[in-house]
Amino acid sequence: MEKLTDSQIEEKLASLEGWAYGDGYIQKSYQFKDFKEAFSIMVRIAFECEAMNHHPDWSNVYNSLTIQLNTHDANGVTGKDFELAHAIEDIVNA
Ligand SMILES: C[C@H](O)[C@H](O)[C@H]1CNC2=NC(N)=NC(=O)C2=N1
Repeated sequence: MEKLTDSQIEEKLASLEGWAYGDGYIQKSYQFKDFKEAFSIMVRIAFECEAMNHHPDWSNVYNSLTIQLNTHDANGVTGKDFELAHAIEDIVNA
């Protein structure tokens, strides 16, 4: 998939609440009630990533989850990262 330009990225970010662009990734941090809630969301996200064959750089500390998305093959952010970001939002907000 084609690497998006900075202005294409900014345009697409308009429909993703709390997501920002930096360091070559689109990224967002989430806070949950506790570790159990964070990790159960991570499991749901992981299944979606497998289904899409697209995977996040992420880190979890207790109840917090930071997710960074880019496309290794394209060496930048692509439409696939936005597709996954929207899927993550749907899971978190379900
Ligand atoms: C071989 C396999 O298709 C690739 O490594 C996939 C898997 N998951 C991926 N995830 C992400 N974020 N970027 C990729 O380029 C990518 N490629």
